[in-house]
Amino acid sequence: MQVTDTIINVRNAVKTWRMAGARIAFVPTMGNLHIGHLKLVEEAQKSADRVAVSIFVNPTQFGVGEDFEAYPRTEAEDKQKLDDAGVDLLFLPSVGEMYGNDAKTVVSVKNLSNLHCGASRPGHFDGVATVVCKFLNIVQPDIGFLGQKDFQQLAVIRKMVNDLNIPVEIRPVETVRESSGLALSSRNGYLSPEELRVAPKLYQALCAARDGILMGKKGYSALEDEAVIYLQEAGFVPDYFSVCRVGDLLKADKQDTDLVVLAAAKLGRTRLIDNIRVSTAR
Ligand SMILES: Nc1ncnc2c1ncn2[C@@H]1O[C@H](COP(=O)(O)OP(=O)(O)OP(=O)(O)O)[C@@H](O)[C@H]1O
Ligand SMILES: CC(C)(CO)[C@@H](O)C(=O)[O-]
Ligand code: BAL
Repeated sequence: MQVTDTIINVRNAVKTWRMAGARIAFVPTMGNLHIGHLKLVEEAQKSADRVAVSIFVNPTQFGVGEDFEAYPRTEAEDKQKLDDAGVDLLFLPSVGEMYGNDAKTVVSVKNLSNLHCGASRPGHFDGVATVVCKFLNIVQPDIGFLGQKDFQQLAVIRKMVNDLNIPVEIRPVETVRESSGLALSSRNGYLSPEELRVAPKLYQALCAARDGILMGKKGYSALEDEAVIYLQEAGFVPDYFSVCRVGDLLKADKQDTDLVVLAAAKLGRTRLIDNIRVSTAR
């Protein structure tokens, strides 16, 4: 595996692959890799001849008081995992390499970026869209792989790619879970043993909401309220729990058939997110 921290080296590697006619896939990450990330790599390898991965804890997507400094950085272990997985190129840029010292341009996907996680983390999705746009311009992959665990992020990136005519196909990858149902996430590492016992209840609340939708007995806001109470009683501080339309992530009503239930909740100092898709089409 080639490892580099410079944009020029990435461009040169990609140019060589292109000249050989290779199809190129890209997987952006913030490191502290787990099996969820490796699933993205595996899917990328199935669809491309060459796979590039980035590890970059992007400061512009963290708000004041969030965990940018504390975010787990495990470079040596991550490199080993990616090498073992047969990744071709690892890009590990510094903040200076990505942003220089005078960056003035921000990519902002309006409306979508202010809902849900964007409402609690102002500016977060501008940081995500900007850095992903930059990575796509640096690597110029044929396909980019993103996890469905970060469902709103996936929607923001897809909208950006479409609106800005970026020539890349974005492929979603299903959420990898513990046997308890807990979605794998680097931030699970912040949880205490007691919190780890409670954390799967977030997914259980999503499953209960899905079952409630499919049974069709209650309105969506009643299901949302029940989930919030269930999570509070379990020890979470819920941020949002919302039955949405997949297309624009706005609140769903009974006519909508392609739904996603989105949730975020704090457990101690850890903010967890998860979601579940539901189709009510007959
Ligand atoms: N459990 C998972 N299953 C599938 N993909 C995942 C999973 N967790 C993260 N990903 C995807 O991996 C990519 C990189 O995510 P990131 O490095 O932020 O990991 P993370 O575990 O989500 O970290 P965090 O705890 O900060 O949210 C994203 O596209 C994300 O959706
Ligand atoms: C897409 C991403 C790598 C951008 O920094 C990050 O938000 C993540 O890891 O999900
Ligand atoms: N996986 C999402 C990145 C973030 O929370 O900043």
